Amino acid sequence: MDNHVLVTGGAGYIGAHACKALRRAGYVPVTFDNLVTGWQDAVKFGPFERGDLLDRARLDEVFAKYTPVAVMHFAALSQVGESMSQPGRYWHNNVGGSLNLVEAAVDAACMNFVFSSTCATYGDQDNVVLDENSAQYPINAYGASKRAIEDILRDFEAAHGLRNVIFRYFNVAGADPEAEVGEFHQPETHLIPLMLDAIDGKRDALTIFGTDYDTPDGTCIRDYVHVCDLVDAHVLGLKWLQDGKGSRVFNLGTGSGFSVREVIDQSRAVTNRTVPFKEGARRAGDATKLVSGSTRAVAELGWQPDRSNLNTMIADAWRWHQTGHFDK
Ligand SMILES: NC(=O)c1ccc[n+]([C@@H]2O[C@H](COP(=O)([O-])OP(=O)(O)OC[C@H]3O[C@@H](n4cnc5c(N)ncnc54)[C@H](O)[C@@H]3O)[C@@H](O)[C@H]2O)c1
Ligand SMILES: O=c1ccn([C@@H]2O[C@H](COP(=O)(O)OP(=O)(O)O[C@H]3O[C@H](CO)[C@H](O)[C@H](O)[C@H]3O)[C@@H](O)[C@H]2O)c(=O)[nH]1
Repeated sequence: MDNHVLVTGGAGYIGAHACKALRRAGYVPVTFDNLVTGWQDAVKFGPFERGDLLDRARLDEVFAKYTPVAVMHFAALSQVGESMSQPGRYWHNNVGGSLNLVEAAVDAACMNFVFSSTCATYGDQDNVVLDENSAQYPINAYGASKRAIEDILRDFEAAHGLRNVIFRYFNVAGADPEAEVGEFHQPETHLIPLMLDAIDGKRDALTIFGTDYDTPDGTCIRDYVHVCDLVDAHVLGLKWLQDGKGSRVFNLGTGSGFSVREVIDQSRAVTNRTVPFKEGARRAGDATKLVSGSTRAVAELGWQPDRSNLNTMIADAWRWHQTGHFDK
């Protein structure tokens, strides 16, 4: 077979959706994951190779076994709050692990690399339109680790010709509409799944982290993108590289921002249930407003984020929430 794609983090939320999209597009996704936050049950669309990015010998073994045409690199620790209290873990795992991975890819002559970066690399820039040329001033260790990996990729392209597509995600939400896979983080820190848990009594009331931000209703604003649209962009990014096009950075967001209170209101409308919530203090590391100001992915990749409206994202997340879960 010549169409294997090595998917690091394929047992996690976004990686599992990417595996489904890759399979549908005719690739064979090979999940490489140590299950630190992922789930073996989520690996449904191709082979599973358990391993840690920090284990270079294990990476070499897997590259040799499959000779993948590309790497899609999702594996990371990704909790903003935790990165503020345990920065060392983030630098070791995310940066150290990614460095091992790019070295292994180059040594295996696997020269197409698609990377999960984040709008957290932009930091908290009020009143600045965030496009791919915006300055990157991360305000938390998670964002800093992702910016460092972007730098590694630029150096490896210059020195070794490892071509890359870097996607800077805004807030990923929703689930596979067929509910084969979905969001299942333990512990969960993301707004929408926590809200759905509060709605059906699986946990206490949602706490709004800060109501004194400089926004119309005082709560933080985010740009939510449907996970299925997001992974479709990755397949387009892979084809971009396979077509011989050059390395490129793409924001993945819709350009529309919603406040925490607006997400609560929409969840009430979608589920037809009360959302129990209380107002609390700000969370360390949170930016006031993160909204994409770019249409590059639409213009250049032909990306069509059709499911990325708040109503569909919450409805798909709610369907998964009521039926799905994973085990190790
Ligand atoms: N969820 C979001 O809103 C969001 C936003 C921006 C960027 N991202 C990025 O997208 C990627 C995927 O996020 P997610 O929400 O699916 O997270 P997730 O925690 O569900 O998935 C990450 C996966 O990586 C694996 N992993 C972590 N470290 C590893 C290591 N050293 N070796 C092998 N496997 C390892 C975990 O076990 C897990 O399965 C991450 O890189 C994250 O930074 C996510
Ligand atoms: O219980 C909660 C959880 C979240 N929020 C708020 O809801 C918004 C969204 O929070 P999430 O935790 O769902 O998402 P983040 O914006 O913190 O994080 C996401 O975007 C980041 C970029 O800032 C990273 O990329 C990260 O991986 C990704 O999950 C934030 O204003 C947050 O303060 C609450 O009010 N209460």
